[in-house]
Amino acid sequence: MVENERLRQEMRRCEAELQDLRATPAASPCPGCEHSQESAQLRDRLSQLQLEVAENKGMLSELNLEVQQKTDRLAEVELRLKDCLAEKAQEEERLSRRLRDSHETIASLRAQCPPVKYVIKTIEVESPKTKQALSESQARNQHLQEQVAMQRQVLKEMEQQLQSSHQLTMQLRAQIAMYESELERAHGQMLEEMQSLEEDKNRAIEEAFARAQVEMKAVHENLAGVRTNLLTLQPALRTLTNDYNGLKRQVRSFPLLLQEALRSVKAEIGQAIEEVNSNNQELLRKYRRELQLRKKCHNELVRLKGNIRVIARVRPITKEDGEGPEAANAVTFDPDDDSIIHLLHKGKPVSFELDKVFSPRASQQDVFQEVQALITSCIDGFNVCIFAYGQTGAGKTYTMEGSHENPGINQRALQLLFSEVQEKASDWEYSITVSAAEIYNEVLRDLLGKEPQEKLEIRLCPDGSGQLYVPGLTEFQVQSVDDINKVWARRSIPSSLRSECARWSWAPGHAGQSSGPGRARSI
Ligand SMILES: Nc1ncnc2c1ncn2[C@@H]1O[C@H](COP(=O)(O)OP(=O)(O)OP(=O)(O)O)[C@@H](O)[C@H]1O
Repeated sequence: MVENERLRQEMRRCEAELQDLRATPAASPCPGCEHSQESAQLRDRLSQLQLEVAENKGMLSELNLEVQQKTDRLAEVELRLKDCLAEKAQEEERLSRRLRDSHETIASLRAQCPPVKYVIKTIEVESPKTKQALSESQARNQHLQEQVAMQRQVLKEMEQQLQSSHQLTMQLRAQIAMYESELERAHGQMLEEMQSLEEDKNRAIEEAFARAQVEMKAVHENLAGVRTNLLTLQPALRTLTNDYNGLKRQVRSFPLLLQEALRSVKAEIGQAIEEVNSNNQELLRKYRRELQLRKKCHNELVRLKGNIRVIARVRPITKEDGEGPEAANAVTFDPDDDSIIHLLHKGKPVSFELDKVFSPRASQQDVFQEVQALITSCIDGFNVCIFAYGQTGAGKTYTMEGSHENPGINQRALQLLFSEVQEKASDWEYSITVSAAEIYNEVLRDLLGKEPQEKLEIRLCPDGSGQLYVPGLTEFQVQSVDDINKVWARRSIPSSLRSECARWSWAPGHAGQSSGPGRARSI
């Protein structure tokens, strides 16, 4: 019990220390730092230890309850034993009293009845008086004999009663002995149980105590580390506090500074806006002048190069052209003038002067470079049409469409168009639409429409601009070259139509170009 008390005191001390430790990390002056995390871990560990202590406490209280119950049961049994002993003492007292009474009664009876002596005398009755005395004596004798028999009977009964009392006493004694042995056994069992419970309790307390000690040691070590860290952190904290105070002062004066800065910034911004506005005005003026210049240049270009420019491209000789010098000399060029082409027509030389002549060595890029300026004109709002014309196998498809690896004018023009639009996207909004129409034998058809066989009409724009338009012509809004290619891929245009008479046209906000029927590729 003394040991238990000591362990309890030790436990209480541990708990008090745990409480102290729990209170200590809350005063951490540097939240969010590494030591705070360590403190938080320690706090967690402490709460775990507290949980364990609470569990052990629960176990201890359970054991105490059990011991209490056993003690109560023992007290009850002792009480019952005491009652039995008192009962037994009373019964013994009563029996001994009765025995004493019986002895006294017997003694008094013995004292009352002197031994009767029978004296037989032969008396001669001589007189009636004597006879009467004799009969009285006989009656008295008779009465005394009856009394003796009765007393004997009583004595016998008393003896029987005494015997039964003895037997009862023996039985009671045996019962008491049995009770006593049972009580002793219960007491022994109780003591054993109490001892084992005491041992269990002691063991649990010792284990909990040992665990708590180990944990406490670790906590102490950690706490020592934290304290050391706190000590080292204190100078840093002081510096931080100073900084914080400085910052607080700055923050207090910040609204004033901010207002001042805002005022000056507003003034600067106002000035900058004014400058930008004047710059914008200047730029707008320059732009308009530039636009005029560009138009003028275009007009000049058109004037110089002609509104309609004809360019010849001679493809390399193929098997179909035949072999030998005749095939090789069918077309010749002027090395000094790239606008002259010489042909042999029925054996006679014929010369043509065009805007430009490309030899078979000219690449797709060379050809495109020649018409590239027209794409810029198109973006600037001029209507432009490029188409290829020539006999079968002359190279129209090759020049206009080309291959995937080596694209022709169409794809290059579209790529240039979109890249130019992309460049100007910050200042301009462009809307590019694609439509395709075919004029064949004076009949106009929508190649991208749902009903390609439906006949359409060409009309003059009602705005008086002199532009032509085709009411009901299907248009697709596109954002990239891929979109245009997808439009072509999606539509069910007969390949013959697509290869013979496809026309693509675009302009910001305009659609619809036309050309005459024939073997042509146009854009
Ligand atoms: N400049 C060139 N360089 C190399 N090959 C060329 C050139 N021009 C045309 N060809 C080749 O000549 C052949 C005929 O060209 P293409 O199909 O473009 O003729 P086309 O005028 O479109 O014919 P058609 O009117 O019959 O469709 C093709 O195999 C093509 O690759």
